[in-house]
Amino acid sequence: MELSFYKYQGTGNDFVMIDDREERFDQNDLAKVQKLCDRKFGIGADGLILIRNHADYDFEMIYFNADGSQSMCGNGARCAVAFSSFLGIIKEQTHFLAIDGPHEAVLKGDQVELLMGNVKGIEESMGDYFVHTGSPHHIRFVEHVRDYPVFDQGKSIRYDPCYAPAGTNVNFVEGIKDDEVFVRTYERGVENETFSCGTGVTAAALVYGTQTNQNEIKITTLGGKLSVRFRPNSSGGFQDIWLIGPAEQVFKGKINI
Ligand SMILES: N[C@H](CCC[C@H](N)C(=O)O)C(=O)O
Repeated sequence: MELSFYKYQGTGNDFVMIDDREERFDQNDLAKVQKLCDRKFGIGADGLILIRNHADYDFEMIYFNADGSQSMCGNGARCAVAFSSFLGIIKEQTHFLAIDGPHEAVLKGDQVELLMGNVKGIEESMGDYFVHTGSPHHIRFVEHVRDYPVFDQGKSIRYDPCYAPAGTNVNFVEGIKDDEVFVRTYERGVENETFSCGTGVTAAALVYGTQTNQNEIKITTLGGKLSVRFRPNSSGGFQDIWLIGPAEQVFKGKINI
């Protein structure tokens, strides 16, 4: 079967995007998802996103990590907004559905501003921090993060028994200024470091901003720059959390699969 697809990237986190409003893609065929995301035998991507119609929202995004597992993907959601605008499904504003619930987003040129779900709070974990921002994130502060052994240390924490069986994503964060950090991420479901992780930089920004008393954090990742602004709530959690950054269509293609 010939499949048309588009390739998008959001700060180096890259995705196969499929307009599946006719619901022809079998979302239970995880081997197909894995093949399409395979960087040697398929298109190659950190994840795959289906755009589908939904009675109550402008669209629904169904996200798969490269291994076929599902979770909320912040960079993928930003790319889904840009793709839906390209398809003519939306204009600049949207209200769409993802696995963790409804989201609003605003498209401003090549930047997408995404409203994340509320966050219950920050937990202590293994001497570090844990925050769930639609997907689970372990946050460790380190020095010289550019030289840090992200793959080995990230994999070890991701598979630590304390996170079994679901596991977690792992973010290594270096403070640059009170309102600026550098973040590198080992991603569950990709089982490797990715060039950026939207839900991950959101988690890092919430922890760091709480420590430095800032509610707007600039984030540099290997793949580019993002920013996160948020409001603490009265019960130790966070709301009005906006993840802002670029989303780009890189190419389109057809593949027989
Ligand atoms: N790997 C993550 C999902 C994708 C997160 C990341 N790509 C993002 O931009 O949020 C997980 O399994 O929880």
